[in-house]
Amino acid sequence: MGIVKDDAHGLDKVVLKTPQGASSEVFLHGAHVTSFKTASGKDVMFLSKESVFKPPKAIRGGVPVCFPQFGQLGPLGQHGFARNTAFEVVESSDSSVTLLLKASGREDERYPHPFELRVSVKLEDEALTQEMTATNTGDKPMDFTCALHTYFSVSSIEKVHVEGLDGVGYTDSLQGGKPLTQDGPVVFRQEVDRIYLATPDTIKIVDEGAGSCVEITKTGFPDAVVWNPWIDKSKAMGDFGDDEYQVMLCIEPAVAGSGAVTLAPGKRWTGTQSLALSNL
Ligand SMILES: O=P(O)(O)OC[C@H]1O[C@@H](O)[C@H](O)[C@@H](O)[C@@H]1O
Repeated sequence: MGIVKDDAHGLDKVVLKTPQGASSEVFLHGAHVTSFKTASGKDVMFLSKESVFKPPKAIRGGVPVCFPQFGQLGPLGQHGFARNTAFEVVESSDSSVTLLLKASGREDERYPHPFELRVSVKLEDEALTQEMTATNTGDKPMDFTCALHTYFSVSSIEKVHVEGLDGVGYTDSLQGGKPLTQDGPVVFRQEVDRIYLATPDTIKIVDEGAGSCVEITKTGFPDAVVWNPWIDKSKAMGDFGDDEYQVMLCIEPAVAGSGAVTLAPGKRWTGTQSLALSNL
């Protein structure tokens, strides 16, 4: 199944490649994508230099899979337990992999639901697609919220803006969930932690400093979280460099502020995100 041990951390991962030279790494711990390098040589994802690769702690950067809870929107620990759990590889090729978490319902007494969570990753020369499918394998309805908590690498946070959210309502997590409406592009001059509700399915990160643009296309996820920890929160996070807020940005397709998904027994839910890089 193409599983190798990571030299630096000793954890299992799968390395994806395309014939033209794009590459991506996916750790079995959390079904966690930690890098996406395009064939044209650009590193799209941010991975903290301070990340701790010690399960069950989540990796800091790349794409943590938040499931079955986003943030604090429920009784579980922050962002649910999928990102802290080992997945198994069920299918792989040179440029794609599918990982599976079979939960018995005994992982956490606060979430007594058996489920299967499948995460697949497909690499192309200038694009990466992730699909997340949750199936309720129990006999009771199951509620969940979730996100593909994607950390993007940026040249310099003040040279970046986010397009596609103008006029969209959001709740500001830094003001106790106060409802507000976005006016113009999103820019970063201070800490930002917002849940944009029922957003368009295409959002763009325009990086004037790098002369590039990442287009995020999502399906199934109604919401999008936008986060940059800025100075104080960066210092407070033990697995994040004090200055790293300057070179990262999270845009997270999510089921969050618009309400949980309720899955009847035997039913399935799917969400996807595709990241495509282009020059400005
Ligand atoms: O430190 P964690 O658990 O990985 O969370 C990081 C951030 O994740 C974001 O999704 C949240 O909106 C933030 O509030 C949070 O700080």
